[in-house]
Amino acid sequence: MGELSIAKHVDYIKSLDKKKDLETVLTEHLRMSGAYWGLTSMDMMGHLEEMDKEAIVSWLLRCQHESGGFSGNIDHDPHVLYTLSAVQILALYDELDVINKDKVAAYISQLQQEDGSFAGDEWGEIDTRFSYCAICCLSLLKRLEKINLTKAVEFVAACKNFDGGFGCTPGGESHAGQIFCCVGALAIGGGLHHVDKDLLGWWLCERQVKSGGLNGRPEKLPDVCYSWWVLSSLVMIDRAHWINKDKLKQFILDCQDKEHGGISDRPDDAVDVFHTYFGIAGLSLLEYEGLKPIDPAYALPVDVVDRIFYSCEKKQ
Ligand SMILES: CN(C(=O)[C@H](Cc1cnc[nH]1)NC(=O)OCc1ccccc1)[C@@H](Cc1ccccc1)C(=O)N[C@@H](Cc1c[nH]c2ccccc12)C(=O)NO
Ligand SMILES: [Zn+2]
Repeated sequence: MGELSIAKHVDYIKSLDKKKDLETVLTEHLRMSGAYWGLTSMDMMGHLEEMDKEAIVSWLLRCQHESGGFSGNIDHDPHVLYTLSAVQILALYDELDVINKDKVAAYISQLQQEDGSFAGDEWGEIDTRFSYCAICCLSLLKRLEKINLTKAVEFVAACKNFDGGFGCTPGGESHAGQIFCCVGALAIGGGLHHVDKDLLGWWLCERQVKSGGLNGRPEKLPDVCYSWWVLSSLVMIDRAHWINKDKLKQFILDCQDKEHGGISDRPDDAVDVFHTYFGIAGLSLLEYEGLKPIDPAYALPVDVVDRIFYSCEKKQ
C-alpha cells in the first residue's frame, strides 16, 4: 500500500500562488473554486495555517458584487458556483461573519425559477449543479428560509432517471457529477427519501473498474475526481461498502506525483489542484490515516460543519 506524500502536496499547493504560467491564465475565471480546492486540501492535511489568510480573505471580498454574488476572480461576473466556493472558504476560516449573509441569500434566491430550479447567473442556464450550490450555500449561511425549499427539492427529484441516477435537468442522462449534486442537494434539503438507494447504489458501484478507480459513466476511463463524485454519493446513501475501498485507495495513491507533489486524474498524467483536492477528499472519505474527515454533502471538513451547526454561542 503506497503512502500519501503529504509534505509534497503541501509544498505543491503553496507553490500554486506564485505560478504565472498559461494554466494560471486559463483558469483565472474559476480562481475562487481553485482557492477552495487548495485551502480545503490544506485543511484536510492539517496545514491550513501555512496559507496567507488575510491576503486570501481580502482578495475574496473584492470578488463580491453589488448583487451580493461572488465571481471567480476580480472583475469577472458573479455566479452561484463561485458564490458557494467563496462561502465555503469563509466557513473554513470561521469568517462567515465578515459578509452580509442576507445580501448573499438575496442574490441566490433571485436565481430560483417558478419550477423550483436554479439558474447559475443572470444568463439563465438551468442545471442541478446550481440547485446544489444554492441549497449548500444557503444552508451554510442558515438562510434556507429565503428560497422555496420544497419546490427546489421537487425539481431535483424530477431529475431522477429510470437507472436510479440523476441528470442536469429532467430527462438528462445520468452522470456521476450530476448525481453528487442531486444527492447532496436532497441530503441537505431533507429530500433523501426520493432516492432509490439500492438502484442508485448499484449504478454507482458499477463505476469501479478493474484498476480500482471509478469512472463517471459506463465504459468511461477511471478518473480520480470521480473518487469524490461517486464515493461521496455512495456515503450519503449508506452504500459505500458496495465498492472495494482498498483498491480505490491504491488507485488514488498511484495518481500522485511523489517527486513534485500533486495528484493527477489518472496515473502518469499531469497533476492539477482540482484532482489534488478530489484525490485527498476521496482518501478522507476512505478514512485515510492522517487526513481530517470531510463531510460528503457540504464538501468541507467535518469539524468546520460542526462549528457552524453545533456551536450554540455562534450568532445566527
Ligand atoms: C469546469 N470543470 C469541469 O468541467 C471538470 C473537468 C473534468 C475534470 N475531470 C474530468 N473532467 N469536470 C467536472 O467537474 O465534472 C464534475 C461535474 C460535472 C457536472 C456536474 C457536477 C460536477 C472543473 C474545472 C476543471 C476543468 C478542466 C479540467 C479539470 C478541472 C470544475 O470547476 N468543476 C466544478 C463543477 C463543474 C462542473 N462543470 C462545470 C462547469 C463550469 C463550472 C464548474 C463546473 C467543481 O468541481 N467545483 O468545485
Ligand atoms: Zn477528473
